[in-house]
Amino acid sequence: MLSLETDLQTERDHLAASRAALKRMREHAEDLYATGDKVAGDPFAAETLGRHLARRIADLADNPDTPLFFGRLDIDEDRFHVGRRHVTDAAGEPMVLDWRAPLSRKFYQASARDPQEVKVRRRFGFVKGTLTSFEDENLQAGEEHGTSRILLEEIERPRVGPMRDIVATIQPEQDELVRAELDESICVQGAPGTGKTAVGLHRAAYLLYLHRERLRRAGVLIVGPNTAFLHYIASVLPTLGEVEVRQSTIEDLLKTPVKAQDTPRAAEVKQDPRMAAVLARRLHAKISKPEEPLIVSDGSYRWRISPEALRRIVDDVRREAPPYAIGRERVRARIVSLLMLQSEARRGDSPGEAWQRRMGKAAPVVELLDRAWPAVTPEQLVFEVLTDPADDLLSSDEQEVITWAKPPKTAKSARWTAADAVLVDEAAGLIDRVASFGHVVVDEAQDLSPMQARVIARRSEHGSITLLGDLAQGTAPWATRDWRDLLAHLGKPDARVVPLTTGFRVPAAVVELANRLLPALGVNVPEARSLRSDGALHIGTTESIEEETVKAVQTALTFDGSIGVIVADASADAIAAALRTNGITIADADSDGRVTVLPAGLAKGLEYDHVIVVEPADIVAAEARGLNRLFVVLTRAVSRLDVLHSRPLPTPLDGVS
Ligand SMILES: Nc1ncnc2c1ncn2[C@@H]1O[C@H](COP(=O)(O)OP(=O)(O)OP(=O)(O)O)[C@@H](O)[C@H]1O
Repeated sequence: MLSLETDLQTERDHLAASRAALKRMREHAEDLYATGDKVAGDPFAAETLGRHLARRIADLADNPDTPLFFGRLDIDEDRFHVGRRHVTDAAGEPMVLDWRAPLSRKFYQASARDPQEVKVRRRFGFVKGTLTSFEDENLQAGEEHGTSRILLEEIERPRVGPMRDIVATIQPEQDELVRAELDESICVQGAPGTGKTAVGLHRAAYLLYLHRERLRRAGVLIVGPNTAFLHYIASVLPTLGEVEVRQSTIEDLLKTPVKAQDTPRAAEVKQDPRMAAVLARRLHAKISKPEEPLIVSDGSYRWRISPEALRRIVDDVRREAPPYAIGRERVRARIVSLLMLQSEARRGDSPGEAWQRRMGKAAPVVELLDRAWPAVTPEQLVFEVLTDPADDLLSSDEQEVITWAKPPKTAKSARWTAADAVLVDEAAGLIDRVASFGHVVVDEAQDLSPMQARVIARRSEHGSITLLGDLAQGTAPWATRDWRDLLAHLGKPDARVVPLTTGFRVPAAVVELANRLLPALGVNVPEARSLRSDGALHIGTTESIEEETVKAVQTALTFDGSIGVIVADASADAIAAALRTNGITIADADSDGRVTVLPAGLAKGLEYDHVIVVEPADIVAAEARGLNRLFVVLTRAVSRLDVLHSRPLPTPLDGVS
C-alpha cells in the first residue's frame, strides 16, 4: 500500500515536472516569436517564422483538464511516459513521448504474447486532470488485463459536449488503421460505435505528425455528412495539436450556391454515374475539325496554315486527352509554333515572346479556336445538358425528368439544385485541373452517390483516402451496398476494406435490438459485438406519445449526461413544443441544455447518454430506406435507450418488449 502511494506520488511529481517543462518550452517559443523579425533575414522569412512559432505556441498550450500523459512503458531500465505531445527537459531529454512517435506504438500494440521488449505497461487514471490511479500489466511475466478498467471507465463515462480524442485507449485493431502508411487508401466497414470516426480523425493527426511538410502543403480534408456532425467532431483534432485541417460537408466543397430543389427522381438520375459520361460526351462534341485554312498577318507578312495541318493539331491534342480548357490552350500553342517555324524559315531568326503572344490572340486564331475548340464554362455545359439531355445513355423517361421544368434564359440566371452543383463540379473537373489534397478522410461514406464520390476522387487524385462507413447505415437513395463499387468511383479500386466489430458506444442489449434489423437491410456486414454489458433498454407502448415522451425525458433528467429525443423529421417541432410546454429546456443554437430534439434525418454519427426514440413506425415510413434510418437511430445510445410507440413496431422488431 505504502509503495502504491509512493509510486503515485512519484508519478504526480513527474507530471508536475513535465508541466513545468512544457511551460518553459512555451515561454521559449514566445520569446522567439517576440524577437522573430530581428533574427529572420527578410520580411518573408520573418512572416514564415512568425507563423511557425505562433503554431508552435498553440501546440504547446497546456490544458489543465487534459492530462499531459496517460501511459508509461518500462523498457530495459528506461521509463517512457506517453502523452499527447513531446515534452523535453532543459537538457533536451524526453519527459513525455508524443503518442505518434514510433516508440509509442508499443504502448498500443504490445501484449503478453508479444511484449515487444516492454516489461511493464502502465495506464493512468485521471479525475479532472488530477492523477488518481494507475494500472500495471507486467507483460514480460505474461500478465495482461483483457479489458482494462481504465478503458471501461473511459467508454462508460457520461457524454456531454463535443467528441473527445481517444489517444489514451486506442485499441490494437484501431491502431493498425491509425498508423497505416500515407500512400495507402483504406476503407473501414465498421458497425455503429466501433470508433470509425475516431480512427479517421486520429489517422489524420498521425499522418500530419509524420509527414508534416508534405501534408501542410497539399492539405488534409475531412468530409462529414452535415454541419451538426462537423461541429460535434470539430474539437478532436485541435486537442491533438492539429488545427490546420479543412473540415467540410460535400455541399460546402462545391462552389455553386444551391437555390432550388430537385424532385427525388430527378436527383436520383443526376447522381447516377452515367451523367459523368453524358457531360464528357457533350463537352467533346464541341470539338470539330477545321475545314478552312488559317490565314493570319503579323503586320509585315501573311501566314497560312493548311486545313490538314490544323486537323492534325486538333486530333493530336484530342488524343492526348488533357482537361478541355488546357486542350484549347495546347491547340493555340501549337498553331503559334507552326507560325513561328514559318517565320523562322522566311526571316532566318526566331520571333520573340511578344510576337508569339500577339499571334496567339490574333482575331483569325481566336475565331478558329472558337469554332474548333470553343471555350465553355462548367455552368454553361450543365445548362446545355439540362436544356436538352438527348443522349442514348439515358432513357427518354430519364431525359424528361432532368430537363428544366422552367428553362432559365442563360446559364447565369439558372437556379441550381444540390445535384446540379455536383454536375457543375464534374464539368469543372472535365474542363480544368482540380487541386488534390494530400489525404482525405470521408465519414459516413456509405451515403455518397457515385457522382459525389467523383467530387472526392478529383480532390484526392494525387493523395490517399480513409473511407469510413457502415453499409447498414446507408439511408440515401443511392447509398452503396458494396464498398468495391464506391471505391471504383473514388478512383481507389484496390483499397483495403477492413472490418471493425467491437462496439465502444452502444450497450450489448441495445446492439442486440438493433441487430434484429440487419437481415432486412439487404447488406452483407458483420454484426457488432459490444464491449459494454451495462446500459438499460426500455420499450414502452402508450396511447399518448407526446405525454409519454415528456415523462421519459423527465426521468432521463434524473441521470447524468446528454439526452437525445429522436423523432421522425415531420414530428420534431410538435415534440419540441410539448417538451417546452412542460418546462423542459431544449438545446438549440442559442442555448446548451442537456436535452436535444433531433429529427431522425440528422442523427447520423452523433451519440447521447440517454436516447428516447419516438414512434419507430413513423421513422421507418418517412423514407424508402426507413429501416436503415431506424438502425442508425437505435444505435445512438451510450447508456440508456427508451423506445416509445403507439403504433405497432416495424416487423423485424416484432415481439420485443
Ligand atoms: N478505443 C477507444 N477508447 C475509448 N473510446 C472509444 C474508443 N473507440 C471509440 N470510442 C468511443 O466510442 C464512441 C463511438 O465512436 P465513433 O463515433 O468513432 O464510432 P463510429 O463507428 O464512427 O460510429 P457510427 O457508426 O455511429 O458513426 C465515441 O464516443 C468514441 O469516443
